[in-house]
Amino acid sequence: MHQHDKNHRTIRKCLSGPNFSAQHLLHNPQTIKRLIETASLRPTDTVLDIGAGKGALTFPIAEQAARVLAVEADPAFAETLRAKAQGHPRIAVIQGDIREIRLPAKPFCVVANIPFSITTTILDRLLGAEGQSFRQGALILEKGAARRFTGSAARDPRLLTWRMHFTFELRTVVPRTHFAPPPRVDAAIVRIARRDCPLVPHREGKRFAAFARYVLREPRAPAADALKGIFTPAQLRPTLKHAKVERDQPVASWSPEQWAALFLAMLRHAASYRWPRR
Ligand SMILES: C[S@@+](CC[C@H](N)C(=O)[O-])C[C@H]1O[C@@H](n2cnc3c(N)ncnc32)[C@H](O)[C@@H]1O
Repeated sequence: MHQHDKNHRTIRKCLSGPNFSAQHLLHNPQTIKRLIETASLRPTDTVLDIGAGKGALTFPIAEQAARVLAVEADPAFAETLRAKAQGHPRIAVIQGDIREIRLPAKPFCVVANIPFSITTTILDRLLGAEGQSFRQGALILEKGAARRFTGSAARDPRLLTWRMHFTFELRTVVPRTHFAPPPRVDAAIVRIARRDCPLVPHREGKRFAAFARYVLREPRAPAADALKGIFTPAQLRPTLKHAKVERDQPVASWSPEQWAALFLAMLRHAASYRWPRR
């Protein structure tokens, strides 16, 4: 390999490697208790502790679950945690990057105070096409991100696609002083749970994402305008009525159930050449 290519690869690896500047360790016992309670663990559960640090969550989780997989990228923290976990048969410490390690194939839960800088990447792994085994969990997110993920307005097609399969609930705000060192902003506990019945079938995930991207081009557009490229005028009136969406209701205000009803109506009634493709 040319020297130039080698250097380039090394630089790229450094830029995309784990970021240890955000090691905000939880030290408030009430918040730790609240986070774990929010996950409603069962004694048979396997739990992923993402970014386990020195184990502030790992050990209390192990008291309530069958198995804890503590993933930590920082070799020094992982070493400390491995030493502390000796003699705890329910805890497995995995030193590695959560973006790269293989997720459990069997159903699992998550309880984690994640590195905020890779929130979307982590959620995409848990909730996206690959995340068939994630059941439910409680995560600490940056407060702004928590509001975005749990708010009623949906402007992000990816988040909307996740909402077809999962519910998101902001449970409580966590003051920044509950971490050491404190982050710049407050955080929040968010509960995420897989819906018993997904609003759209899994196999339609890509098609739904294309529909959401197309319709969300103009989040403030009235429903009738946003959908006129997909449904004929004769189809549109009964479709909106069935989905309980007003003609002038802005796209960004539709509920997950309304999105699902409109998408399923598209599959059933609209000519397939009019379905958004990408
Ligand atoms: C906010 S701290 C939480 C630590 C611990 N769970 C606690 O609550 O005290 C996030 C942790 O994630 C680790 N981390 C950062 N990037 C990571 C990655 N890509 N994969 C796994 N762990 C990562 C950091 O080293 C840090 O220990």
